[in-house]
Amino acid sequence: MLKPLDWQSAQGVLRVLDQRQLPARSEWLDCDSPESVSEAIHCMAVRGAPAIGIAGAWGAVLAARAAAGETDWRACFQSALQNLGRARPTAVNLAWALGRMRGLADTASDSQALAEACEVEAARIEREDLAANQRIGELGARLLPKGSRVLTHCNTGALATGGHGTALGIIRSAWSQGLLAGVYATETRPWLQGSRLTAWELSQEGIAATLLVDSAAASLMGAGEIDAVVIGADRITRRGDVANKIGSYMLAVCARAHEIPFIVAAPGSTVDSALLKGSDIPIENRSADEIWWAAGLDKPMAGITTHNPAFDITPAELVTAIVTEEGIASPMNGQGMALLERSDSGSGHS
Ligand SMILES: CSC[C@@H](O)[C@@H](O)C(=O)COP(=O)(O)O
Repeated sequence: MLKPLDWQSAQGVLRVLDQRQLPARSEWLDCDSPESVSEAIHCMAVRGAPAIGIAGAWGAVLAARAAAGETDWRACFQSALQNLGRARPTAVNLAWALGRMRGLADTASDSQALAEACEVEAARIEREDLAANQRIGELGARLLPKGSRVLTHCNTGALATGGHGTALGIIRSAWSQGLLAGVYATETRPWLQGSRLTAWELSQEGIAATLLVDSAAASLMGAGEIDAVVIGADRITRRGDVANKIGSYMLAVCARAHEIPFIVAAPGSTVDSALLKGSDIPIENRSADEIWWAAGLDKPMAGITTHNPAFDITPAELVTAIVTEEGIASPMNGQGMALLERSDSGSGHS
């Protein structure tokens, strides 16, 4: 199974499949400190909300090991976790995973016990995410009638998670059940998660798909070629506002204009119940270079400023359904979550 992360306990190394190099090259980075894990998240060698959370958890194991022998090992550990938490701001999965690791320092008797507890917890987080994704895939496939043509955005597959994927997990599950007549992947400007990563994952699995530039989505919908949009999320608020890859909001507006269901898939770790409104979600702004590279320039053109937010907010009013491992919910136009279908085999949490 394709995995973005590979923990090597004996060596004390988190191996990270460098997604900046895909699909041209499969190169692994060896991260042997919390700082190097933080950098791998920041530079997007590992990306995708659940994978960022899992990487953060392994980074915490390295932090616990590094704190061993320090008189104030608890403070060293907490400070390393704080740094890790700053690597990328939008996906709540990072803070969520670090929160689980942070709590272990309260009960650990010494730094050795902390490191051992962290390793068990990080493995659990990774395992739970895979189980959640498989459940999301099964549940979400139920929303797609036979013959559906689905459009997805960014990369939400095995590369972005503990395995299988969220939105792409639904597509995988629906494909294996013979439900899909078409899979469309957007290129996903400016970082090309769609053409570099999603197309690659689909191609590896023999799932027939069509790649399009982001701006071709509206006309494809207008031509009646799309039956559902299925995307992932970096953070979902209590009312169902969704932060996801830039361009998701545009797709949601287009989907509404064409009366196409807009389905969001994410594990429970992506739900931020502390927040009500999407406008409170911090949106990461990325380097201007990411846009100018495509124009063949290595620095911004004189006199031109750039706007390069990595994510946008789709208001709950445009979201038809949210699929988590717990079930399928409707944000009911932002009036509150209604559970449409409860997961019948539990959350997958161990
Ligand atoms: C299962 S991944 C869900 C989201 O994290 C995904 O849709 C997305 O927006 C990823 O953005 P990225 O900037 O590539 O980390």
